[in-house]
Amino acid sequence: MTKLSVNINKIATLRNSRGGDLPNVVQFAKDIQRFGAEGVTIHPRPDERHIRYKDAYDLKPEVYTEYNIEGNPIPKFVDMVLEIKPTQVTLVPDAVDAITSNAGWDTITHKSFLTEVISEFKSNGIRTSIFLDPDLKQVEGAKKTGTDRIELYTEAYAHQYRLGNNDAIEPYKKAADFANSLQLGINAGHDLSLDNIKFFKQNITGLLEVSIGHALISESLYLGIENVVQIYLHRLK
Ligand SMILES: CC(=O)[C@@H](O)[C@H](O)COP(=O)(O)O
Ligand SMILES: NCC(=O)COP(=O)(O)O
Repeated sequence: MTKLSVNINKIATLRNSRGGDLPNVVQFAKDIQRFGAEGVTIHPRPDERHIRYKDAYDLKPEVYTEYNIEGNPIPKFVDMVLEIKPTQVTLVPDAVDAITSNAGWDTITHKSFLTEVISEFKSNGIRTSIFLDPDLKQVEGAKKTGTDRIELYTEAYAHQYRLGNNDAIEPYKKAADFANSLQLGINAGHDLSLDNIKFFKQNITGLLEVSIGHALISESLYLGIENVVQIYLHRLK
């Protein structure tokens, strides 16, 4: 079964745009779970451009599905995650000024750092996942860090699929099959959408979770949030 985790960064973007508390991020997280979401994902960035560190704490008591906090494991982020103890932490090698996540980890170069930080999260009962390009060497390197899961970075797939190049799924199929052989859990995310999710799901064996935000919130402007969640859940069956 593939769980749908809704990334609510864009709700915080809208809230921050007027300096008030509308839409309320915590209320949205409660409602999105009521509509069927099987997880809530946030990505508090150091500049707090959307999700603020306070949001991460405020959400903890209200997320009764799976709570996934994503981010670059800088000391402030690590300390916050250890205090909150979400279901899962997803480590992303984002530069501070990145407009969005744009690369997976180099698990070979950063093996010792990742191994140490992953061990700390796991010893605190937090499931770990690391953001990864669909590269077999990086998958092998991820296994050596002790992470529970990898998150396949799906921007390249989404871009090529939009152009009609279905072959873009091939590296992801190979990476997933290899991850499965190493008993690594498989998540996926970035630019997944109603258009590309079914083909991705059909081709990836053992897909445990997708985290979707930008497209899902954008699609909801036309189709309604409850309806969109239900369509994603149907296409993930
Ligand atoms: C790791 C990942 O793909 C998502 O967290 C994505 O980066 C969303 O971040 P923004 O909402 O800041 O674009
Ligand atoms: N990990 C991916 C995520 O949380 C959402 O990415 P996107 O759907 O906003 O591109």
